[in-house]
Amino acid sequence: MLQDLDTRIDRPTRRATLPRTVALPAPGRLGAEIPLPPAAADRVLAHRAAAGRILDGADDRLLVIVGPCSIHDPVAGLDYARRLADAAAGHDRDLLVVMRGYLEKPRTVLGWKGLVHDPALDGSDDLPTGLRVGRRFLRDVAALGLPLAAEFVDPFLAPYFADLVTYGALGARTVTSQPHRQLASWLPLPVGCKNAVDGDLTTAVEAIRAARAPHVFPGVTEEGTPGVLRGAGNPHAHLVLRGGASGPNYDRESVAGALRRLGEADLPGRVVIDASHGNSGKDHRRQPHVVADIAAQVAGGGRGVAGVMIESFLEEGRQEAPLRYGVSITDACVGFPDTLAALDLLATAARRRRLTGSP
Ligand SMILES: O=C[C@H](O)[C@H](O)COP(=O)(O)O
Ligand SMILES: C=C(OP(=O)(O)O)C(=O)O
Repeated sequence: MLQDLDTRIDRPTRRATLPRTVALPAPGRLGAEIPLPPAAADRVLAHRAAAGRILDGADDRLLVIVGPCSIHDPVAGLDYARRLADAAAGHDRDLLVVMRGYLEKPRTVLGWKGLVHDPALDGSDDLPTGLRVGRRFLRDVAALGLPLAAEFVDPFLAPYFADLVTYGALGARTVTSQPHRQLASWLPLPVGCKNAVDGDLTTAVEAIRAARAPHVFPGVTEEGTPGVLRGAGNPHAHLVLRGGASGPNYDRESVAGALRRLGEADLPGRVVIDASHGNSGKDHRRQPHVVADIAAQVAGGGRGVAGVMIESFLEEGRQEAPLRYGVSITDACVGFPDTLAALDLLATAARRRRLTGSP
C-alpha cells in the first residue's frame, strides 16, 4: 500500500500524481481535425438566435428538444437524426425541433457516463476516442442542418463540442454547481436549468440568476492550456420543469406556480417542460400523456410555455445487453411513431395559440 502511494509521487515536484494519465487533444486541435463546414456553422448561429427569440417570446413557435436519452450508437443516432430532420422540416412554421445529442450522462450513483467517456460501452473509458467519435457524430448531425441539444455534465469537456450545439442543459444533478453556472454564463447559446431531483425550483431559479450574470473563471483554452475564461452572462438561461421526488410539475397549476417564482426573481415568465424524467416517473409510456397535457395548455393560450423536451429513439423502451438497434441503453424512450404523433400535436397546439393572438 505504501509502495502504491509512493509510485504516485512525481519525484521532481513531490506532487501526488495519478498512476496513469493519457493525453487529450486540445479543443482547437479536435475542432480542426473534425471541422464543421462554414455553411453548417452559420446554421448553428441562426438556430441559436431562433431558440433565443422563442424564449424571449418574439417568435411564437414552440421549441421541441427531442431525441435519445443518450447517444450510444452513432449509426443509429444518425439514422434517427435523418428521420427527425424530415419530420422537423414539415413543422418548421410551428416548431423549432432540436435533437438531443447527449454524449455525457450524469449518474445518480454509478453507471455508464456516455459516449465521450466510454465509446466502447465496456468500461474501457477511452476518452480520446470518445471525444473523436462524439464530435464526429455531432458534426454529422449539424451538417444535416438539424439543431442539437447537449447536457454539459463536465465543464472541462464543453470546449470540445459546444460550437456544434444550439441548446444546452444544466441537469438536475449539477444545477447547484458554481462551475456549471459559470459555464452557462460563458456559453453563447440558450441554456435550460433543470429543477433539482427533489422537485424544488429554488436551486434552478438561483442557477438562472447566476448564469445570467458575468463570471470570470478558470478553464481550458482552445489551445488546450489552462486559462482564465470570461462569461458575458447568458441572457437565455431559463427554467426547465422536469418533475422530481415530490411529483410531476408539468400540470397547469405547477406551471403557474413556476411562472410566479420566476416573476418574484425578476426573471422572464417562460419555461421549457420536460415530459420525461420526474414528469413521467421514467415510464416512457406516460410521456405521450404529459405531452398531450402540455399541448392543451399551449393550445389554450399558455404563453409561459416556450418549449417541450421529449426522450425518444427509433424504438421504444430501454435495454440491457445484448443490444438491439435503436433502443436506449439509459432512460426509456418513446419510439419514432409516438414521436411523430407528439410533434403533430405540439405543432397544432402552437398554431392554436397563435390564433388566440394575445402577446
Ligand atoms: O437521463 C438519464 C438519467 O435519468 C440520468 O443520467 C440519471 O441516471 P441514473 O439515475 O440511472 O444514474
Ligand atoms: C439527465 C437528464 O435529465 P435530468 O437532469 O432532468 O435528470 C437528461 O435530460 O438526460
